[in-house]
Amino acid sequence: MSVVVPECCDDLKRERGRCLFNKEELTNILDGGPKLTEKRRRIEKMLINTPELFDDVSPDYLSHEDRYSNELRKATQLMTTLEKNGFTYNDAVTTGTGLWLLMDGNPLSLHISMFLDTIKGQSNPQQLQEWLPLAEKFKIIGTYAQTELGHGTFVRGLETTATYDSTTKEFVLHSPTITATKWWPGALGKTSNHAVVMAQLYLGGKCYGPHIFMVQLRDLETHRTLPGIVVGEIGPRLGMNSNDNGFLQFNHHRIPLTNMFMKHSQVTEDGKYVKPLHSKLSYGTMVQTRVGIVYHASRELSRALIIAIRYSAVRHQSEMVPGDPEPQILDYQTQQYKLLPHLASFFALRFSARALLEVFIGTSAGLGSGKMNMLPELHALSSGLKAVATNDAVKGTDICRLACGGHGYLSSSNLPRIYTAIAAGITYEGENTVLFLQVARYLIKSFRASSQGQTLPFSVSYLRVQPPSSHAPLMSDRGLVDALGAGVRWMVGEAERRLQQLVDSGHSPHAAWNACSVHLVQCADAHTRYYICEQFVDAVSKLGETVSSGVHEVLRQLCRLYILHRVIQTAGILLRCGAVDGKALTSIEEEECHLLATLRIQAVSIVDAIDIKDVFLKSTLGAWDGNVYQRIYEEAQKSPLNKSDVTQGYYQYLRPLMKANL
Ligand SMILES: CCCCCCC/C=C/C(=O)SCCNC(=O)CCNC(=O)[C@H](O)C(C)(C)COP(=O)(O)OP(=O)(O)OC[C@H]1O[C@@H](n2cnc3c(N)ncnc32)[C@H](O)[C@@H]1OP(=O)(O)O
Ligand SMILES: Cc1cc2nc3c(=O)[nH]c(=O)nc-3n(C[C@H](O)[C@H](O)[C@H](O)COP(=O)(O)OP(=O)(O)OC[C@H]3O[C@@H](n4cnc5c(N)ncnc54)[C@H](O)[C@@H]3O)c2cc1C
Repeated sequence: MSVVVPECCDDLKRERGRCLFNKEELTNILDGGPKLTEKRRRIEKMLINTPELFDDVSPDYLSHEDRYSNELRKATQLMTTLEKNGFTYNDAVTTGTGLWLLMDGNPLSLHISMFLDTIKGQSNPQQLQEWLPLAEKFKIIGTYAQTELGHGTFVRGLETTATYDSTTKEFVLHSPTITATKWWPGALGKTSNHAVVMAQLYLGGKCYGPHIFMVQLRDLETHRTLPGIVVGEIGPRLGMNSNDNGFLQFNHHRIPLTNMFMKHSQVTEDGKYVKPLHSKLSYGTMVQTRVGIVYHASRELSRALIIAIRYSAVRHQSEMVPGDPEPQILDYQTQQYKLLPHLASFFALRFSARALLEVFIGTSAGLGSGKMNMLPELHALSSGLKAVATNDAVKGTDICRLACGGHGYLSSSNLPRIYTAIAAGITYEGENTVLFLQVARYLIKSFRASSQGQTLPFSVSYLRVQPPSSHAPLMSDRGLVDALGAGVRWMVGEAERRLQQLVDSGHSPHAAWNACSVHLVQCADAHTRYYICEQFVDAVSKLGETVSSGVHEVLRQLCRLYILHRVIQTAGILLRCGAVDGKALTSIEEEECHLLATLRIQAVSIVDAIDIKDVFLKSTLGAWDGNVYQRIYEEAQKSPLNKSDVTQGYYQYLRPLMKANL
């Protein structure tokens, strides 16, 4: 059968011809500088030249077991390729490239992230010396085993016990109930031979709360499970099915005293407990992973945006003016409204991720010299940003799918896989509502501290009871961000008032908290978005001095769109607190529509500048050349159902049905 393939590339050629800025310069900004762009491209080139890293057959057509083995094959190949070429796996993670090749749940990802990070962040010098080289060289392979069947969020509620036996100088690990079964850890089922395990520490009959232990699970030669341990895979999930998320039970399993991570708290040979400087230092790996997730979410969103925006420039549908040629769907204002605010979000998240990383690095350096005072702020910022980034990436990716109509639902568009991968991020590493409530706790504490005349840390300083009045004109970027800040201050003040009122009327503080928790989550979300707006405005204004005017203009427009969109989303609050009036909102709405039309002109060039190659996009809809229909058609030919004209199912089921006398 011959297929007529419409030539689509002209659309993208025309779009690219309208570019008024230096794409390479924007790429460099997104990467964090020309050197990092160059490094990323070197890694990409090396990966592209390694054919074993690519799939001959879509994983969709593989069995559950083959999917896992295939991904493990690619994961191990990736690690050896990086090593041989003088790169680290961290290079592949920080540039995104590694994650995109192993797109459906890499069975080594927990090893190279949370397992290694725990060793680095929670070990004393002897432990570091013993475990780090083994883990870095993959002589031991591990995961992070915290969540149990009965408890994920409430870490203090974990049931796995680690009881010290001073006679043998060992801990006895035990899962006393079915709900104590470790459940979910990535790569736990079949890949890992070790795990860092969060368990309740018991000394002399007293519980000291959750602590982390290094536990060997499998024999290093035979890979068989060790006595006293039951381990397996938990079965199919919504997505990421090539990872072997697992379960784990202990039956009075013994490990040496030296296998408790002892950087922050210690147990002496005679069973004495030495307290850490801060009670939550053992949660450090989670904080670090949340910082990484903000980057990860922004990267996944960017892949979805490249696909949807290129496709929207190639796809023609309907008539805008009766009788005229069918327009590119990107010309519809509603399509621009679906996609461009999310494009602005991607930039906002990228700049905020960078700012958060700096806070993380600063706080970690402080911890090294015993300074704990920045920890609460880091916890609040990383929790809030992880929650907003994953919520927005999931929403944005789904909008991208919807914006591609029926073809967005095709697995070959890659949008479903991007969606399911990032959707997990709402739940893992702290469920988002729970993280927002942690942020809210920090906001209320800060607000109360300010009422008592205390100075507030930088990210919440705008909440002080007597803020300086804004001098920026309302309609400037700064003026609108100040208005958003005034909105958050009003919301937090209102939450505090309601909490106090409930307590004054006889409710316990905890009951009052629960009764206000919907509003408190909204405060946390609004606060985090205010922080993101601030970071975006600051980043663009700082770049203004160093970049060309074309690039600066594009960034300025994206930043403006992000702020206008946020003001419109928050209109109710801003009207209630008097930060804006109806007239201002009307002009903001009009400006947003105008800006959509302006940004539309260069939208394809902007996503081109994100610079993700086709082999990493893995999408029939988003490829550089825009040859969408040919690609969709060719992918469909690979379906096993198309191997024969008449399938077995016909003889087995359909024919008997047709022959039956019903
Ligand atoms: C590239 C990406 C790859 C990613 C792969 C990811 C794979 C997924 C892995 C996982 O999912 S691992 C499991 C992750 N699990 C969680 O994240 C659990 C979430 N729960 C928690 O973090 C905690 O239980 C909690 C919700 C924070 C509560 O903890 P806890 O019950 O111990 O707290 P409280 O006793 O109530 O005290 C609250 C008090 O403590 C402060 N705090 C809490 N956490 C931290 C922290 N990490 N750092 C600093 N401070 C912390 C909190 O602010 C409160 O302070 P005060 O208000 O009392 O001053
Ligand atoms: C794909 C994937 C990979 C994972 N990988 C790992 C891993 O490698 N290692 C690991 O240890 N774990 C892992 N997890 C587990 C993950 O960390 C937990 O699922 C997560 O922390 C949420 O806990 P939970 O499932 O117990 O949900 P729950 O805490 O039971 O949450 C259920 C609902 O209750 C609400 N809720 C809970 N507590 C509160 C509260 N205090 N206030 C208000 N609402 C509340 C939540 O908002 C949510 O709506 C993974 C999970 C997934 C989905």
